[in-house]
Amino acid sequence: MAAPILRCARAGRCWSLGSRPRRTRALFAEPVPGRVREQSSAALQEPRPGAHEWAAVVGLEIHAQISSNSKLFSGSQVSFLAPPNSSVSFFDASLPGTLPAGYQITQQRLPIAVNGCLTYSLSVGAHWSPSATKTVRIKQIQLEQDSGKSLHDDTRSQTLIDLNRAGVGLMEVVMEPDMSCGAEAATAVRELQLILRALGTSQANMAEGQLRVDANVSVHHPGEPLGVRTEVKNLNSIRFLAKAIDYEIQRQIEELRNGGKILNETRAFDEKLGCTVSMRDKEGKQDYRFMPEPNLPPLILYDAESLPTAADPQQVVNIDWIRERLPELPSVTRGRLVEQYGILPEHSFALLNEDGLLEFFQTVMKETRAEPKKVIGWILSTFLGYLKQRNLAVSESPISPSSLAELLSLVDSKVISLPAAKQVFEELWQNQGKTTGQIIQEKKLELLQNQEELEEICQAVLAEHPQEVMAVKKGNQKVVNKLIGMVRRATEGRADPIRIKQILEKQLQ
Ligand SMILES: Nc1ncnc2c1ncn2[C@@H]1O[C@H](COP(=O)(O)OP(=O)(O)OP(=O)(O)O)[C@@H](O)[C@H]1O
Ligand SMILES: [Mg+2]
Ligand SMILES: [Mg+2]
Repeated sequence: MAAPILRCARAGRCWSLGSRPRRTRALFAEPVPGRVREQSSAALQEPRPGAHEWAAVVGLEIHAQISSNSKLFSGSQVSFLAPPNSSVSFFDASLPGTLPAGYQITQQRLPIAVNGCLTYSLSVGAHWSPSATKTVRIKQIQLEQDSGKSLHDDTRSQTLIDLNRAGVGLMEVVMEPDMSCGAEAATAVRELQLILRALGTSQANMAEGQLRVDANVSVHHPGEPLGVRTEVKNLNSIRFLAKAIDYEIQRQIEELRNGGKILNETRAFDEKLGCTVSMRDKEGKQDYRFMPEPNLPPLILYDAESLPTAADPQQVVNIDWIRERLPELPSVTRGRLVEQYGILPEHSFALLNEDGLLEFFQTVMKETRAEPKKVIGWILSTFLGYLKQRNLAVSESPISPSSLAELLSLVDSKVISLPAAKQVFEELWQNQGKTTGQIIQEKKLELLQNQEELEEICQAVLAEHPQEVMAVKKGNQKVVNKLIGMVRRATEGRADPIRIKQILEKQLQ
């Protein structure tokens, strides 16, 4: 499988100042254009009378920055935090002599991989179900160079160019138009992000521009050809991706209902207003004048059968060799979690969906005596709830996995009660530096262990409440709970309710 890399000449598309309309908000220069035949949809512009139903179609193009210390064809460093234009070699800037190159190198015509698919699972409400597993086809994955970035300074009417990213290696993942709403696209991108991270091929951090998504959206009446698509460029958060798509679907439906037309245009998502805005139209076929790059040798991928006998293993790409060494992918990790810990499938999704949560859970599991089901409950409701409420990442948690593990062990061995554990958790969160042991001691949270002492307290409560005792003896079992409550109050919540119940039942016989 030979994949010579092509050069894409981009007439009139270099980063000349002011080449972009002023209202453009996207900071990224445009990626290399590909070709997909648009279906003619003149008929779709006027909805049939009585046709009220609409179907939405979403196809994504995803640009993931390849994990590498250097650019694709130069030794310049790749660093997100580097000051503007500090990671640019003469080659990246196409110096000496001229303006930036005006073309990007891409495998657009002979991509590194074709005809793949990605499986992802949607949760239905709060629950996961196997029927909500969907597949999106991947048309191709091509390697290409990233381009520079222009920053518009509206106050000074200036556009500044930063070439740090020019020449950084990207993989463009082109998906077929198989999705139908923002939630599906968001889940698919999240799954891809997890896969890229597991493979180590991209850090895929959207906030740092290592994963950017272009969302192609169209609407049509079911049973009719697909509608004209618009393309919302450079979405850099999963939440905005879902919002932009759902907004765009509604906008298109309204436009068509009002007798309007959908233009084949590029749009940007305005994060503050929560809507998409037009950037430029793509109407009319552009001739990108693709041409082979004569300076680049073909990239040849082999499998065990095609590998020439004399090949130097260091010099060739052997797919079978790579396949055998693939790390555990997210779907396999989830299956393993369900099997190993007996947790629900939706819990395994929740663990992987929050960065760092799986590692946190696994550390707690290693260090605690508590059962996995108890641990997962604490992690997904209490722990995650605290983080979300305070908008914190797992890595910013003031409670370490070891302290949580210790706390849950104490509940498990009935040293403290569940409500007391919640109190300790709150204290640990607020007063960093205090240990679980200190908090339990200071607040006198340890459960009363002494059987005789507990029996005496229960006896005293029964003696003080003859009416309740009579009621129970007449068969009113509900009153037992009332008595348990009384004993708990008498012990300031330091008695295990199950143990109280056992003692009371014995004494009431
Ligand atoms: N009718 C449609 N509705 C929604 N999405 C569509 C439709 N037709 C095609 N698409 C999606 O549009 C995308 C086309 O991507 P591709 O890279 O092939 O071309 P491009 O958008 O013209 O080029 P560029 O790379 O410059 O953005 C694919 O993700 C495809 O699934
Ligand atoms: Mg594309
Ligand atoms: Mg596109």
